[in-house]
Amino acid sequence: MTTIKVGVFGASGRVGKLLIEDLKNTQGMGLSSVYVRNSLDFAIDPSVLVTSDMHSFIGASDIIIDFSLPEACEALLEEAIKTPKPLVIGTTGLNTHQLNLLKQASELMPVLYATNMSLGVALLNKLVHQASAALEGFDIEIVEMHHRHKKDAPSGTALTLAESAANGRNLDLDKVRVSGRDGNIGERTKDEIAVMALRGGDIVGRHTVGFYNDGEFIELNHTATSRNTFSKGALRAGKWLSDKEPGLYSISDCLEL
Ligand SMILES: NC(=O)C1=CN([C@@H]2O[C@H](COP(=O)(O)OP(=O)(O)OC[C@H]3O[C@@H](n4cnc5c(N)ncnc54)[C@H](O)[C@@H]3O)[C@@H](O)[C@H]2O)C=CC1
Ligand SMILES: O=C(O)C1=N[C@H](C(=O)O)C[C@H](O)C1
Repeated sequence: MTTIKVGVFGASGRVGKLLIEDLKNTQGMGLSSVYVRNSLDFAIDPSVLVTSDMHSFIGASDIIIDFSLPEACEALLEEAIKTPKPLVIGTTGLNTHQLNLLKQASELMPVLYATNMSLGVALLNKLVHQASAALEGFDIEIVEMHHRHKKDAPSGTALTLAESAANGRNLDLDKVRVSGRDGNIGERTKDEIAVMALRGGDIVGRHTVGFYNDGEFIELNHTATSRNTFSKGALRAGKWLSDKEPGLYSISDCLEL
């Protein structure tokens, strides 16, 4: 069996470090290169290319997995457009330009973009879509909770869940999303979908989508209790993506949900 050579982008980060550890025990995949801006603060097998040259980093791998920051992901996408390779992108908080770049890249190489690599959240998105359509008239409110180090808000997952909820009602999320309430703002409007962010401690990730009506409410919740859920999910996605044609894929495609 051939081993898929994996390049890790964001290697010294919380998820990047786990990817490197998990790769040691993943059949059919091996770490081939890591991109660093300065130097790595941990030991790594000497066979792995550790480089600050993006071109060499991409060239040394069969697939690239990215968990970094939006501006770093942008630089990766720009380079990958010159040297196409299958890309698994987990970075959240991408702006419109960066999302367009991602779409452009997916015309040249297979790209799997997922704001959450867990099986549970992939299913949750399906359930939210279904509930949103079925529970006509229920108010939709989303709350996400993450660790104190998280930089983007609301989380990418919460925004994807909000998209699923809006799509279930044929609403344009940009027109109905509310991201905070303060002061004398008046009563809640019928279609608004609120997405609220809480930050504290070491919470790995918790998302609750509530559907509230007079006399009853339903709350759908997913809680990640280990960050390995994301690293292992990204490796599963990478293995699946490695032989695909160029295109933009979702985690649901990979999980056949
Ligand atoms: N899709 C998913 O399932 C998940 C996505 N995430 C997202 O992944 C991203 C990373 O999360 P964490 O590992 O917690 O963050 P982190 O802050 O621990 O790691 C970020 C990494 O990016 C690197 N980096 C920063 N700026 C860079 C630049 N200009 N060039 C190259 N590398 C650069 C840092 O050196 C570090 O290795 C975030 O956007 C987060 O929201 C996190 C967990 C799960
Ligand atoms: O930054 C994190 O930690 C996480 N980010 C992702 C997001 O923004 O949705 C996924 C997960 O919730 C953890």
